[in-house]
Amino acid sequence: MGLPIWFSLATPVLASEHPVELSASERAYLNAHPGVSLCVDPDWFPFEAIDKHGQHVGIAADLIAMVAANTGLQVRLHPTQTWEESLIASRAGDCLALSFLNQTPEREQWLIFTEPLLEDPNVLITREEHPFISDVSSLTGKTIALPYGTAMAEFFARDFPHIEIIYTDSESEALRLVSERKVDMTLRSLIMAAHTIKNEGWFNLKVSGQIPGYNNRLRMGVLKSEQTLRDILDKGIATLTPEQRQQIMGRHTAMNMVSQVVTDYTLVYALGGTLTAVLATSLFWMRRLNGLNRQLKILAQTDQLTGLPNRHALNDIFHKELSLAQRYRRPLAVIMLDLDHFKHINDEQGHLTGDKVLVDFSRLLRHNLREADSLCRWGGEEFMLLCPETDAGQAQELAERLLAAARGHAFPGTGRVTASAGISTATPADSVETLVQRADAALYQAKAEGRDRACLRVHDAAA
Ligand SMILES: Nc1nc2c(ncn2[C@@H]2O[C@H](COP(=O)(O)OP(=O)(O)OP(=O)(O)O)[C@@H](O)[C@H]2O)c(=O)[nH]1
Repeated sequence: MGLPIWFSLATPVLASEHPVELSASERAYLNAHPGVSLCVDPDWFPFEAIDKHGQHVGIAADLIAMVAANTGLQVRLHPTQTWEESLIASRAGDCLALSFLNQTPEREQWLIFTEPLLEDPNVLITREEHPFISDVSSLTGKTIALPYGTAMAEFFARDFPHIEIIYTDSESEALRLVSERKVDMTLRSLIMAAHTIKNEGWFNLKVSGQIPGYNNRLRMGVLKSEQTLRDILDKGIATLTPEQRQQIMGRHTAMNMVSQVVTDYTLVYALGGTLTAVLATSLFWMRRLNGLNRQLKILAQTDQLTGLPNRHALNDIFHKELSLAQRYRRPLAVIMLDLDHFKHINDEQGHLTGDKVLVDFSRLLRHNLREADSLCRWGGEEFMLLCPETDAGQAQELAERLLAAARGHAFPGTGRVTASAGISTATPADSVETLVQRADAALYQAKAEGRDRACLRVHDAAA
């Protein structure tokens, strides 16, 4: 465990729009506690995490910072390595509050809870070929992976003793076990599932069902002795509007779309009763789940910031286009684009301006493409363009046009921004990897030659 770190509450979204009225005893509490120690889950992004600078980040961090701004509370992060360690620190009284957790009988032994900061449903995740699950009690003999020490693991062990639980150290480990056929399923929030599937590329997974009542109601937990602190937090939480919650979730995930789907989805349970209703429910349920899986796939393959397909999404198209080009001996070009000195923009104008430049640049690229071209955000400030039926000369022309569009565009907040491009064209011997490697090498050359230019590598000198 490291030293406690104070974290900043001064981000734009935290403007204190709803300062709360505190009682005299609550004000006295704040004066007596100039830094309320907070334990968090260091590895649960996008809900929350501790980043490499030791800052509490994610949805919970923003929500709590907003509550703090509205109440005048000062929060001091008590850093830990794992969630388990945070629970132990909380039990030992080393931190007065826990950030973002479900209320469970076990936790009620030493904690009292605030109203929820956020509500979020859990869904059963299986591999693609698994049938939809309408009744969990029919799953005797199946295995489920659940992260150790979580409320859902506690509830599941109590409610479904006939299903074997394989405990894992982390959320992503649970999904990995499902993807690798080591267990049958796991139970996760849809948002977390989308986030991890996207990051890890586990596209053989799907949402197979939902257990009624298994929603995360994510609250703050406060030591039983700190009733006044809980009351202050509740006053702050009451000021959070649905729009502010959406805004915060939207910053870390594509939650807007999901929360809407999930709200509808719970209607499934309002049906039922007679056999006919049950049958109708199953059909409705399967359609709903299919819809959810489509949403999950879209979420997992879309870059949140720019709305472009991400690297995983392009990968499938890439393999298909390359094999078509090779089979029919048609030209295929790849253009890798990278903003120049983007780090300076972030450092000098701030991350938000950097984000706006990325969004603007992605729009410029989109507007200058042909329909058959596929564009994706490759990562960071890099974009990848796949151009079927395009030879080296045409690709060079297109890249020059894109760079000129960036050069001539007034980016809000920063003015002139340039980009560099690396181009490669497919040969019969290429794999996706070698084609990308050459585009990458060409991009490196464009940077080395002074940036704001496009360089071409038709094939390796060694090939
Ligand atoms: N604002 C913002 N910045 C990002 C994002 N993804 C990556 N970055 C930043 O992009 C910067 C890339 O910096 P470098 O790799 O040094 O590249 P550069 O400054 O563009 O320099 P050259 O490529 O050599 O011209 C880093 O500071 C990253 O933090 C994002 O989504 N938003």
